Amino acid sequence: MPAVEVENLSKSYGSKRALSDVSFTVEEGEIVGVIGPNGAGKTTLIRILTCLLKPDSGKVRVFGRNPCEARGLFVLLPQDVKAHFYTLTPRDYVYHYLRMRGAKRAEARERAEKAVQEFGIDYADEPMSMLSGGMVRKALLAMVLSADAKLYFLDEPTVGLDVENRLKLWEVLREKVGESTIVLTSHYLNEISSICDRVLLLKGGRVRAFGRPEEIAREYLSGLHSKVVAFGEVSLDGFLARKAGRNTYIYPRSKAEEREIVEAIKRTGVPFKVEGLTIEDVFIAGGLDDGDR
Ligand SMILES: Nc1ncnc2c1ncn2[C@@H]1O[C@H](COP(=O)(O)OP(=O)(O)OP(=O)(O)O)[C@@H](O)[C@H]1O
Repeated sequence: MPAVEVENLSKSYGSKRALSDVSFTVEEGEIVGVIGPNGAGKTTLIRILTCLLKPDSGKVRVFGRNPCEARGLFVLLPQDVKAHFYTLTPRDYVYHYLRMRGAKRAEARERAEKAVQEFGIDYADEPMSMLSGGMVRKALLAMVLSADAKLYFLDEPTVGLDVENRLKLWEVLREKVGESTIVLTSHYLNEISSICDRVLLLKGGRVRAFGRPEEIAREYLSGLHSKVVAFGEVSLDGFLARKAGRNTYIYPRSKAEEREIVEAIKRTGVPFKVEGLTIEDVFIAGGLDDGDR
């Protein structure tokens, strides 16, 4: 039985369409990443899957049940989770969370210790009020992931985490997967694709692609050869180019085009480098920005 089944799911807020005809399944034991730009519908989807929001139409099943009936089987890290009890410490948070979930005192103490160790929380006994936003976020993640649930929904788990802690989180998630199923949302497209078995690309409330990251990249970027990143403004006629802050990304369609682009940029004196394509380029160059797929 799939862990999550979604068929033709739609949801609007008043006249605003947040999700349109979304369908996908998550098999038990896999990590699925829901990715997409701001306003794509990621949080709306997670809220529906976790019984916080009712869909307008469509079928949603979590382990074969309505999400509200499956509440005991999953845990959620919401996007806007906060630590409200400022005098409690990270260790207290994990401990009381486990106690609320039915663990006995000794077991909760032991698992809380394991959770703080696993995440390298060396501030486990300091009150939450003394911690930075990222430190609190990491403590709450450790709390949620200590649950030993069959299914985890993590909405933007990496928000506020520095690169080292993001990598730590990916490591912890990869260890959990197999016995647990994980559905997470993130803006870090490249990182998410490196840990997820499959990704769901959402844009404007619609599924633009669903599958293994490398297959999606191959399908959507099949006409492109590589990416030339110019560290400055460069305008070259006849090539697929996108501005990215101060940089310009130029997408050659062949090795010959790449050589042509490199020669042209050398003449401008702007520094540059040639890179391989990543799933991020699906959004930047692969036709998902035009809203017509
Ligand atoms: N409570 C609400 N009332 C009205 N519109 C809403 C509400 N919540 C979300 N929306 C709209 O629904 C769409 C999808 O929002 P959602 O929060 O699901 O996107 P998201 O992909 O999670 O975005 P982000 O990456 O910015 O968190 C957006 O256009 C948003 O403006």
